[in-house]
Amino acid sequence: MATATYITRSPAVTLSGKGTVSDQKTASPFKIPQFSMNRRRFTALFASLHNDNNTSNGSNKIRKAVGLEKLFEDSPYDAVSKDSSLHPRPLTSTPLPNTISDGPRLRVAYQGVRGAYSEAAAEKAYPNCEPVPCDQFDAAFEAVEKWLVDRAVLPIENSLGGSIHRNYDLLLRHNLHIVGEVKLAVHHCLLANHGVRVEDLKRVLSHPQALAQCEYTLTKIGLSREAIDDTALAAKHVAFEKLKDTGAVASSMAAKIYGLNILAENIQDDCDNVTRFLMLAREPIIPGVEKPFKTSIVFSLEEGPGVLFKALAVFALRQINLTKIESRPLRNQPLRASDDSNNGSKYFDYLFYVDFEASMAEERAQNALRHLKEFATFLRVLGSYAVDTTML
Ligand SMILES: O=C(O)C(=O)C[C@]1(C(=O)O)C=C[C@@H](O)C=C1
Repeated sequence: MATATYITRSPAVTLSGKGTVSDQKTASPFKIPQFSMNRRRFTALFASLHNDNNTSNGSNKIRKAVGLEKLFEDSPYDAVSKDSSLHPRPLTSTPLPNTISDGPRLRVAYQGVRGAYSEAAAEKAYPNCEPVPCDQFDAAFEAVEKWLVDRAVLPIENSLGGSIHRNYDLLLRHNLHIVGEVKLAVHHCLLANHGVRVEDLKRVLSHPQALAQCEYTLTKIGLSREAIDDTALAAKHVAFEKLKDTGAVASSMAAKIYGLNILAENIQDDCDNVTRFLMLAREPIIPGVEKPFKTSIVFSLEEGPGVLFKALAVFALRQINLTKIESRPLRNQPLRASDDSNNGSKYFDYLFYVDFEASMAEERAQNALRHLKEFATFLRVLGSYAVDTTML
């Protein structure tokens, strides 16, 4: 368990004083079934797809002329970036060690206090790690970027409540890579101080996602809801303030940690309540094909009829299954004027986040992204990582 560590967004970051650690290095060149590519080529390919907001019409024409089959030859596609020392250094796709050789345990940032579901997700993702609580999602991203921790594990979507939009936005704002996913079954409990009955409660505190996941049950009991940063913090607040008219929606672990009574178990609106978390690191992993992999990307498109259809077709044409699509406002350019200047209308401008079931080590995935790059105005690969199959 973490010590009294709590990372905040304020400049005064408080840490337990552990040193930084380095990631596992891999031998180069490496081989994976189906094709081989040395580290330089992989790095160039990944880097060129990792953050390309430079797609001009001129270079698109060159790309079309060159053809997709020249993927691994020197071509305008990867020539731009292959010798830059700024490229991310890929890690291995084999499971990462949970301790750094002879050193401290892997330090994993999560949002919340002890007993939050995110802490459980961090422990599931990296067994035997040292979970490091952060007050906000941004603080967890920053902690990884500043080498204060080794990884972050953050929620991205829930089967009942939907997407955690804040983390979609932060994925783009920060430069971390998705290196894995972990799914956690979330069983909410109604907690209160000892001696307090359900009838005594007037309101309930919890994380907005948790409140949304228990919407039906809480309405039935007739409790007013109040949002708080995380479920465990709600439990802590109820316990520390010795509240008699207020309960918390949180885990049984939070009840144990903060000495609360469990008034009701499994109060979520559906017994299949699963939250998917992303594992984030400073460097990407080298994608493999030895197990099911998934790739997450974000892109933007020109405005026009059928453009999104065309973008999604690059996957359909290659039999690549999409598992998620999410659109978010393009914040630095939220509105776009119509091409027809007489018309005077403006469109909302969007970013599209797509998860697809293929590894970046597969040629069909590389080709799909080459194809998409021809007409996307921006494209970034957020990560290619092993699918969490533990809940299938
Ligand atoms: O509040 C917590 O305990 C969290 O870990 C956050 C969070 C979320 O953001 O979705 C994680 C899992 C549950 O879906 C509810 C809340």
